[in-house]
Amino acid sequence: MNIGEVIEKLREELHAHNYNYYALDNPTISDFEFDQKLKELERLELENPEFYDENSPTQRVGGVIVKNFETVPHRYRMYSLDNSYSKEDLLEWEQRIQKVLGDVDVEYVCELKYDGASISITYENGVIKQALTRGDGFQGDDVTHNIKTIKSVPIKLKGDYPAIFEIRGEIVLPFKGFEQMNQDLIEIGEVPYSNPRNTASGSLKLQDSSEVAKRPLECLLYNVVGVNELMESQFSSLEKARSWGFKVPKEAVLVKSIEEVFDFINYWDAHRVGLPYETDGVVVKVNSLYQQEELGYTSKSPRWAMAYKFQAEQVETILESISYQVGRTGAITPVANLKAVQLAGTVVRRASLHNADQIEKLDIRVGDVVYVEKGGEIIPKIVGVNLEARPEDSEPTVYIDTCPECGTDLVRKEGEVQHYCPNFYGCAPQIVGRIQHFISRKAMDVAGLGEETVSLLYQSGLVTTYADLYELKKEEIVPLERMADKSAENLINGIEESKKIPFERVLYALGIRFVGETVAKKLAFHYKNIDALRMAPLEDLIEVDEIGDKIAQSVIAFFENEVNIQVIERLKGYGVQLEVVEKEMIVHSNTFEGKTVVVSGVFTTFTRDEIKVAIEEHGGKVGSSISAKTGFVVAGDKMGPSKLEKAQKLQIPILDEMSFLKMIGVNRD
Ligand SMILES: NC(=O)c1ccc[n+]([C@@H]2O[C@H](COP(=O)([O-])OP(=O)(O)OC[C@H]3O[C@@H](n4cnc5c(N)ncnc54)[C@H](O)[C@@H]3O)[C@@H](O)[C@H]2O)c1
Ligand SMILES: [Zn+2]
Repeated sequence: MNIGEVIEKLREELHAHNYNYYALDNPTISDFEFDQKLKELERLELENPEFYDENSPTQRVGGVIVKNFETVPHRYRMYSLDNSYSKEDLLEWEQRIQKVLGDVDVEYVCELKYDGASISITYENGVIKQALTRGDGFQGDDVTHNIKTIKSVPIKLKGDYPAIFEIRGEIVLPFKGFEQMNQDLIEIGEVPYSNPRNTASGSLKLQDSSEVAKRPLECLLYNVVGVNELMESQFSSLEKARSWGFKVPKEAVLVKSIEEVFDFINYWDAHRVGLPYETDGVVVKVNSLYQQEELGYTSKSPRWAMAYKFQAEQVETILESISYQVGRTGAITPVANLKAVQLAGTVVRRASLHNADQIEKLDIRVGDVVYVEKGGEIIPKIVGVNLEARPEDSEPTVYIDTCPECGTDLVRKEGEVQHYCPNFYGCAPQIVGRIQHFISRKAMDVAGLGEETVSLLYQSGLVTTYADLYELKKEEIVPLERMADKSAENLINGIEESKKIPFERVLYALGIRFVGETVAKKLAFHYKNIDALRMAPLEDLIEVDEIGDKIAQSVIAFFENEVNIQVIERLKGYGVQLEVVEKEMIVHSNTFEGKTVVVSGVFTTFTRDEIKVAIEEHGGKVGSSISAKTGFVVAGDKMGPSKLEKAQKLQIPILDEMSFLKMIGVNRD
């Protein structure tokens, strides 16, 4: 593999983990491993800048948008956090901060890092207005109805709250409530939930708010947004939010040095087991909002905050059996079934084993006493075997050589770690997985059709390819389990609507191996229609920007397959978009087109965030730091001296508030 392929492979792997984590609430590797892989990708991208991709997991918040909720753009972007597992990392972070801010005193707020699902809630005139999930950071799901059922979310505020603002925090499930829920499930013979974080996140995605209301969720808040001018520091904003009636954790402290940050970390590393909620670390934030502004953001996280993650906890238990799961692409994942054991506050029954190599490397055998570890992660992993406790009659694990779902002989390609079931068209989880991918949000985005319904449709023999969706009739669907007249109608309408989805997304939806969203776009715009793409020879394909040998081979293999061709011909017949429709672009104002604009300082008529929104509405891009590429600087009061100097040195035009407003045609006296 060349370096470009290594990078692409790592990206795909991380995209898949993000999906498992955020969409399915079912991660298959530990957070620690995920973070290691992400750091590795970051390093490779830094060393090979020619492979930069704005869609890389290093550049984007990992969340997803869930179907069945209204998608709403965030007024202010929601970011992730940089994280570290060592105190050295924190010291380096402090140095980076001091370098930007100059030789000034920096105060920090230390907060606990709660493990749940992030939420952003808007209040207008003291009344809850809207609650959005983080989604991909730019837009989220409107889960207002669900959030309103949570008792610790105030419906009406008290005190001197601002007329309009957003507040952000974490929806968590306290251990006690979680255990009660599981107790109830066990009593009715159901499978208990695996941990509080997944359950909290999954709860927000429930369609039925009355179900959400039954769950003992809580909302912890830690960030007021959109009213910078009323606040001067993170710590004081926490106090204010508390006075308005929000549940703001009391553990947060204000400290004056990084040494005191370490004291906080040490204390909570030892005492967090006593907390009512799951925590996976500490978040350290620069206290002054003015300094925060100076530090700004990377494409993914604030430079003024850093998460410090706690180290993992370990226990011993018995490996009772190994089972094997088959994914959409046919990839086989082994799973360890463990004797139930308490670990970091939750009951652990399963652990991931990744692949045959991993099992062989650790010589993991059924009946072994294994060490299981759980850090910030959800699915724990086996990190070793207690060989002294190994039973005498123990036998080495023989990895399966046929598919557990369809019995086909498995294959393992040169250089790949995973085994695959090659029975593409006959293996149930692959068939269902492909259709689920086809209807997913970034693909055909079929409203009214979810993953479970796809399984149901398959089991009832109604669909075996995604083309079959377009033949579905209402009468066929209504008799299905949990289907009503209305939902069947919605499903049919959703499928009909999907015929408007543009070609590049249809191409992605087809599920050609290695053809992700970006590659699908490149191919769609290059070839303009499916027939041209289908006819393209290898030499031609690899000429397309970003298309390498591996992707080209996979495209060719896809179109060489008769079944695929038939399916595509059918899609064409139903009116699915299989060619690019050129449309005219509507531009509201192009005042800042092609320009990156940096905002700094304090403003009087607009908040800083409103100015940033306005820049984008007028065609510009908001930049976080001044460079030779900066088009304008919009400067309010108290612009940082280092920024000012830099802008002057590079001769970048500086706009004051009034001139900026004039440029975008706003008169505000
Ligand atoms: N295991 C997997 O497959 C997998 C996949 C994707 C992500 N992950 C894990 O998820 C994490 C990345 O997710 P992320 O982008 O949400 O980042 P993150 O969870 O590390 O940090 C950002 C989030 O922390 C939360 N948070 C909790 N307390 C906070 C506080 N006091 N102040 C500010 N924010 C606070 C917020 O919701 C915020 O969105 C990583 O730890 C990663 O390992 C794991
Ligand atoms: Zn199979």
